[in-house]
Amino acid sequence: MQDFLHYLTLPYLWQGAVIAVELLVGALAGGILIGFFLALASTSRHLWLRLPVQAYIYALRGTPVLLQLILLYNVLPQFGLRFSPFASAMLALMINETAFCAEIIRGGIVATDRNQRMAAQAFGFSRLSEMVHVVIPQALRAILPTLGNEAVGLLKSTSLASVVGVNELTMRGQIIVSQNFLFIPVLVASGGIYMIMSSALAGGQWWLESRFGLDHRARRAQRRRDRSARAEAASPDLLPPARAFSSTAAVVLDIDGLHVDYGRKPVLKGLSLKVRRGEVVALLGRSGSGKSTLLKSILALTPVTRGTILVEGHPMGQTAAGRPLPERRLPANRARSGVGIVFQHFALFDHMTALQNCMTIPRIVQRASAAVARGKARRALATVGLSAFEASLPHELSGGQQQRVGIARALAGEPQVLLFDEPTSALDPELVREVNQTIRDLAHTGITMLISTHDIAFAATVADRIVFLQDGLLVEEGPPAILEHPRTEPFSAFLRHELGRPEPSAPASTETAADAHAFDRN
Ligand SMILES: Nc1ncnc2c1ncn2[C@@H]1O[C@H](COP(=O)(O)OP(=O)(O)OP(=O)(O)O)[C@@H](O)[C@H]1O
Repeated sequence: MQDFLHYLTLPYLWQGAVIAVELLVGALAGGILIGFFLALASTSRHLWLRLPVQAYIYALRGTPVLLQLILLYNVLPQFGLRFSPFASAMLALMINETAFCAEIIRGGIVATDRNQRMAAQAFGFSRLSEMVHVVIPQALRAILPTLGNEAVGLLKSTSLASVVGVNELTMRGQIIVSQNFLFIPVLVASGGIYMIMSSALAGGQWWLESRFGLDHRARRAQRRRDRSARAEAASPDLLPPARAFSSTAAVVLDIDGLHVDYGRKPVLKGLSLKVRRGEVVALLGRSGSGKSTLLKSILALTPVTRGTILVEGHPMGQTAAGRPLPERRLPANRARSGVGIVFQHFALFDHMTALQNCMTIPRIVQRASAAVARGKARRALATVGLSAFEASLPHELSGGQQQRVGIARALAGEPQVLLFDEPTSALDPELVREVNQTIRDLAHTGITMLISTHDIAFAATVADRIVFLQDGLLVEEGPPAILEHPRTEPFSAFLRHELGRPEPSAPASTETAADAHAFDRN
């Protein structure tokens, strides 16, 4: 025991441990940094970039690090590159790490929520902003446990550096043993030092995991909530004061001859639609009729095959000459459009509080100061009646509240046109009412809205105009009265289907009129 304690505290061994730590830190830092870019390249859409990177990762993961180390140490001098044993070992370990870190980081990026990424793109986040504010914070949560494991594995691999003569911990242990033959106390003491170092790594991993975990964020949010209880309540003065729609108002959204194909499948087939300032249009149609595709096209989230979309004369996803915009110019195009969107599955950024979610568009896209963005976000939250929840994380809110935060987030960007993609279809029936009421309240303020919905009773009470899509075409449109008197058989059949009514024995219009009177106008 005394021998063991003697060697456990021996400065000679601890100096070797410091060398191991230096190798670890250098190799891991380089591995993470280069691995990050390799991970981005390995998920690229460009084959010429993806393939060589994947081949590099495949080769490094498939060969022992010891072999790579010996190869590098002996091959580089033949090209005139002479490194010290320490630098060679660090380089070899780092090159090996780049492959493993790239795969770990790629796994984290792939695991990020697609809806949140789509929301960021829809709002006009640049690729960099999307990475920094949405992808990396989420990916970190997935990456950290595996990266912690990788760091411990790498610490042990530093002992391989002894084969090229680096005088690190394992080698120093062997040197002592070769002199005094006290195998057990020396090697157990070396093992103890490795364990102390890996325990420190595990502690660091635990700290980082809790730092970036949602529980920690929730606790921080709780503290902020306590402070914000004293903050002055914002007044909901973000919206136009009164209902402003008139049938002669200027056209804000002008869609002309829109064709959208997914591969070879045509989804929108020459759809035209004009929406006037202050108008509320409800989009109805069976599942698969193209409602969501239409809304995504308006935000240039889906490539348009033919046709044009103008928002206040601003072409979406196209140059002024009508050519598709290159992808790198789409974020600015979306940011300029003044179109806001509310998604079916909320797509709130789950690591941000309600207030932070609402600040994203003013702060990140419109580049307002933090104070201005906070003011807009607070007023938007007040508009949807959620001021008291500004410090709550999405997972601490009910589905209905989450969707109202989604609405507030869109409002904080002060949109010209607000799109709703089936805003209540992911909600339990008892939560639908509160969200519908919020949208109805907004409809009365004069904001221009295009709402895709399956809720006919809601459409009847919220919309100035009903638009019915079928199979990618606009089949029928008109005031809400057409819900009672559909003119076309497809619309009539759709209404019967949605209202769960039997096939008519009398003419279609008579039957549907009776149904319409029976709407539960919730
Ligand atoms: N990314 C995609 N790739 C291929 N096909 C797609 C894609 N997105 C949608 N589609 C197809 O396009 C058609 C229209 O889909 P869309 O989501 O626009 O319909 P929808 O009317 O919004 O339906 P729902 O009411 O169920 O949301 C469907 O046939 C769907 O399968």
